[in-house]
Amino acid sequence: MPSDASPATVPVLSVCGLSVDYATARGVVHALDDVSFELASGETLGIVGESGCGKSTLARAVVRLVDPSAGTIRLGEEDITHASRRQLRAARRDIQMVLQDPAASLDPRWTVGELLAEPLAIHRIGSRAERRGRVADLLRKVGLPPEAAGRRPHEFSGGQRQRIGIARALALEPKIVVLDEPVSALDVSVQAQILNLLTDLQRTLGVSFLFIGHDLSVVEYISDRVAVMYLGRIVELGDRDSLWRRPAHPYTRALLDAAPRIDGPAVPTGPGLSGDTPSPYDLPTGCRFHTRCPIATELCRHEAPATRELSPGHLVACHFPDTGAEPSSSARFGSGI
Ligand SMILES: Nc1ncnc2c1ncn2[C@@H]1O[C@H](COP(=O)(O)OP(=O)(O)OP(=O)(O)O)[C@@H](O)[C@H]1O
Repeated sequence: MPSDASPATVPVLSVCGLSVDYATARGVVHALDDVSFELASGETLGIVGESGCGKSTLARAVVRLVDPSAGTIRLGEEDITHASRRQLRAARRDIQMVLQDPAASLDPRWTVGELLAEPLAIHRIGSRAERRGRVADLLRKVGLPPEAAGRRPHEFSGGQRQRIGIARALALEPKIVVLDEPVSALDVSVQAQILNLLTDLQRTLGVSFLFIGHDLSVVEYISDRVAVMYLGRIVELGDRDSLWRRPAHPYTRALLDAAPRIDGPAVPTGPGLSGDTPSPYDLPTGCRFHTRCPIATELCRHEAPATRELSPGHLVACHFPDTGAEPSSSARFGSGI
């Protein structure tokens, strides 16, 4: 029987106390502050929050495109927080990223076949002929015909380009794919196709996803667990169903209240969020949400709440978490945040 320390129980990604600062002409932006979570093999962790809360910074930090100012990032048991370029190149086999429009950042003179074969060539995988076979296989996996290999990304629609981006991310058979708003630029019907493709790929390949999104209905659909971020911090983290049924943090509740329900009225069901997000250059003292929180007290204005576990796996950073909300089984569908 495997012990607790067996490889099967080691998360594929462990982020502990991660902080990222940006030095700008106006001052320092603390874009991420003491963020911790784990990602298990084959699961999807969704990350939600308003614009500017640090979602993309988190995505870029875990693939080490930005340097953390504190904390640790582990891929399995390997600490990559301060990995050298060479070590990072090896780590790229395990962790890959998909952007909103990956093709936009790729050389338009390259064919799709060349773009998909490139990661294999960099990592010296297979002969030329074998790589051609791998490219055809990748295209098939993402639902594109083999002829797509000879065309260039701009010849494809947005949804097809996203399929190409996903195929490129999967070329090295990574354990983790970080998806940064992968369907935000697509029409709703195309979004559904891409989300279904991702869930199918996860089922067949066992890959883990860190899924960044701002549309709650999309994140709800794809995620096993969800982390809610506010101004650089995770304020609530838990399994998707309990979070949607019984949000404990007033910010999570406000986000969910602001999103219309699939089976309910077409308008938002609750008061949602009032007030503007504070400036990242001048963060509120105490709990960062207190300036917009309907239940804030003096304590919240002065003391940052510690993160505590309300029930197994359900974490919240609030002095007064709601533990008594009535459960509701209705799904929500909506405009997002
Ligand atoms: N390169 C940078 N230099 C300076 N500040 C930055 C940089 N990138 C992001 N920021 C700031 O860091 C904070 C977090 O930004 P980030 O893009 O990670 O948030 P986000 O939640 O992904 O937002 P969005 O949904 O709008 O992309 C914001 O205040 C942003 O202005």
